[in-house]
Amino acid sequence: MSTPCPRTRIKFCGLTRQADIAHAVALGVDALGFVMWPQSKRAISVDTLAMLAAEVPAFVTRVGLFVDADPALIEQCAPYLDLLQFHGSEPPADCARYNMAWIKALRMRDDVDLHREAERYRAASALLLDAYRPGVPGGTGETFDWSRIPAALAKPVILAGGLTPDNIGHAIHQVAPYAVDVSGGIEAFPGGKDTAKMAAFVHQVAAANQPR
Ligand SMILES: O=C(O)c1ccccc1NCC(=O)[C@H](O)[C@H](O)COP(=O)(O)O
Repeated sequence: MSTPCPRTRIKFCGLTRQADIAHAVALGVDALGFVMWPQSKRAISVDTLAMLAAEVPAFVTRVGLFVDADPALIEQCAPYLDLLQFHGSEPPADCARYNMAWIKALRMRDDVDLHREAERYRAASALLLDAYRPGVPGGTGETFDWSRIPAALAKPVILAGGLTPDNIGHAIHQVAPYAVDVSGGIEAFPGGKDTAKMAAFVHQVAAANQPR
């Protein structure tokens, strides 16, 4: 029996509504991201996180997104999360202090050294590579030059930044990431996911995972 092609895992990010969670779960999405950075148009409160997290069934990962957050906020959110995602300048020790699995977002500045960062954040479960826009820690809706990603990094790569149903197939064929992460590309408006775009994105990932 031939070895099955590895399946690209999918994270939908910036969830704010129960209906969007139900649709994502029905589509088989692997992880759901909740933005806890107050300046984001997709930000939710801890109370909303608690409510939304209760809607997420087993085997779907609940990811909390933080940007140089007060540890008290992370401690408040932790009971409702399975994974922490750090988008600021958090040193590894600060990421690891919560005794939870975590991933580190690396924004693709021109001078980023991915091998050095992968070594620095070697305790992370994965590295999320995202577009870089000064002053905007995430959710830019912009892609970056995927050819800048080394063929082999010391950590699983989650590709993010400007992904859409129209470009995700090309991204998977070019990068072969462990997982992909999308927010703006499946939205009708910030924080409001579009069911047709969500379904199209998942369909295009599945198509890209088919043997060629
Ligand atoms: O989504 C946000 O508004 C956001 C704000 C601050 C930090 C992180 C944020 N999102 C984190 C993500 O993982 C996004 O999915 C990722 O940046 C890709 O966003 P997009 O380019 O809109 O697909």
